[in-house]
Amino acid sequence: MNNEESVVSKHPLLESLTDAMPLREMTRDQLVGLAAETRDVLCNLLATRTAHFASNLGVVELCIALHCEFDFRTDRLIWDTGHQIYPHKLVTGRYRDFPTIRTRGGLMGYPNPQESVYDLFMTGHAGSSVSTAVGLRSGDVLSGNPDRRTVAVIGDGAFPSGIVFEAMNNAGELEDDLTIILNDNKMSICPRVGAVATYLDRLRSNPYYTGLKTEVVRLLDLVPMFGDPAERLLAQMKEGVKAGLLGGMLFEELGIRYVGPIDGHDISLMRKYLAMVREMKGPVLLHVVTEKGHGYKPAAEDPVFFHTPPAFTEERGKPVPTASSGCPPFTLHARNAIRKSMAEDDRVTIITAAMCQGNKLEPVREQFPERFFDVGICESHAVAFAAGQCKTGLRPIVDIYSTFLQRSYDQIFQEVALQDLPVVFLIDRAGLTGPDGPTHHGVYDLGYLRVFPNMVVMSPGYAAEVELMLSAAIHHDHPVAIRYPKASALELARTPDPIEIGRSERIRDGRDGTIVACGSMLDQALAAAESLCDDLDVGVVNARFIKPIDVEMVRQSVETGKFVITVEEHAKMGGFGSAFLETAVEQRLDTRRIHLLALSDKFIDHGDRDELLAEEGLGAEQIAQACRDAADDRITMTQDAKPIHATH
Ligand SMILES: Cc1ncc(C[n+]2csc(CCOP(=O)(O)OP(=O)(O)O)c2C)c(N)n1
Ligand SMILES: CC(=O)[C@@H](O)[C@H](O)COP(=O)(O)O
Ligand SMILES: [Mg+2]
Repeated sequence: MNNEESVVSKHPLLESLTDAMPLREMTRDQLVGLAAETRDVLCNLLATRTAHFASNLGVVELCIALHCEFDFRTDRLIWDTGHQIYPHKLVTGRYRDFPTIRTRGGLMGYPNPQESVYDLFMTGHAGSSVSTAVGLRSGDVLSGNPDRRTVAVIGDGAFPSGIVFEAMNNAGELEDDLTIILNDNKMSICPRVGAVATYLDRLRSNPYYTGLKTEVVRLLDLVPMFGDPAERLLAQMKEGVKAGLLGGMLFEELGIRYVGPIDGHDISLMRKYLAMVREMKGPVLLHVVTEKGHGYKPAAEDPVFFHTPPAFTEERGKPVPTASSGCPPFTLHARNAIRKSMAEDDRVTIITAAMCQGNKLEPVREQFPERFFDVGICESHAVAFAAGQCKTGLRPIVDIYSTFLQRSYDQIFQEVALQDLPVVFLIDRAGLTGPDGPTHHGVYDLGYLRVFPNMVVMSPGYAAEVELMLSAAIHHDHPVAIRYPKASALELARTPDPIEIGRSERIRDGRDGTIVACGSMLDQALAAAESLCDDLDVGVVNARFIKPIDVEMVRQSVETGKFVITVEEHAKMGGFGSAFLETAVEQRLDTRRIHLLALSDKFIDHGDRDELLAEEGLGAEQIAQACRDAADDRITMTQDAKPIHATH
């Protein structure tokens, strides 16, 4: 028996599912068995690769109960963010493909409409579920499909995002039927923060959850699931009264009925509540309490680590991460640089939008609690908040992933760039983020930042530059962005040139041509130049600045040697190569010598970062080949220019 067969035979219920319909016919014991199989699959997956774990363990029962009470082939289900989609994938007929999840060509780690009718939107960013659900409901009503139910499941971490309140504001007015399930596990990636979190804590401690629960269960037991609608309505009204008296006033005042909190690990209980809210008129919020990491003790005890743990195996009941190799990542160097800046200058503050763990900021939070601000999953607010701090003379650093910074575009424009305020943006995960895929690749930031007047945009090519760049940014009286990818930082045996705004660094001379590397691509550029040694003598420039670009470097690179190749881990449109070309045109240089290597104009799938880079022509080998081709082009061009051309 091969491995795959042995895994399959361990999960007979999951294996039997081609869609979620059979769940409706399963007994209580079978559903509990299905939950156990699902958890087993999740645990096995983590032995092979890093993946979202604790969030998925926490929603197993909720997912099963939902598929029992709705038919999401036609009803609408949106999992907010989408990182907790694994049980949903498993029960909707994707069990056999599940071992491929987050690998190139395999299942996505997020909802993907191309995989299944059960997935409606490809998502990975938090907070939009309620808005899309309100829109779906509105559309279904208008297009004559009022029988299709709509459900949004949103976590307590995502819930305080501004857009959720915009959606509830709208839903309360529209009064369309809609079920919002608030999955409250007391956690974002880190422990949740903010006043809404405190409010949810108060709701959890109300007697409806702690004391009266059994009475409510008894009441619900009396409600026939398919019985007399009048009787059901009466019970619903009682529910409404309870909710109004005992909690959820925030929602009730907005016109959204509040029900709960209820135990999110009790499938039967949830089915009853779901059956009830399904029939309620207008928007309803069902507050479900779950435990992040439920069913695997280490994950329940340390949900922060187990949000996206590295691959691990279990030894004597304890998870042991499989060893990782390579140099420390850019993120770590950035964190150390932040710490240093904060120690040296007490005007410096650090702002994160719920990514303390991903940005490795925990030691900063501990060392400087008064200057550390986790504002929750509220990126627009984070940037406007930084602008406010700036006006008072502080020097805030907004430490944020490239893809999530997109949420703050207007605040970068109006509150920061237009006011010319010295906010520093540390843009992490700027590049291909690997297995997270298209929702998380950070490949547009150069395009959306370099267009703003006043903005300086730079990118370190190697580890030692990170601290120097941050220091230069903090001492610059205008907005500055520093971008770096989710990757090991190259360690070069050289003392970096001092950082001068708008000045690049030549790392290697070469007569035949030049590779101008933007940020992280320096690694691949140097490897390419090295590999070409026998054929071509290629120089390498570390561009450092995307804006202002080093004009003299552009001129020199184009005028010496046969070709210039720019390389960047960013979309070609609007990126570094475009900036280089714009400058070359302005300088009236021979642009035929310039070749741009960058990401193509498509959404790039999930997969291993190196694998994706190579596919996009950005691996060392592909860059070397591009140099050879460019050198040949030059020869062809010269021949074409000769009279022989005229004979054709
Ligand atoms: C706009 C945006 N910002 C940040 C993130 C990163 N992120 C992904 S999941 C998550 C925590 C979400 O917490 P919650 O919604 O409560 O889900 P849980 O993991 O607790 O189930 C964060 C901060 C994101 N996906 N999207
Ligand atoms: C769902 C989500 O947005 C985060 O969990 C993200 O996947 C984290 O990415 P890193 O693993 O790169 O921190
Ligand atoms: Mg949560």
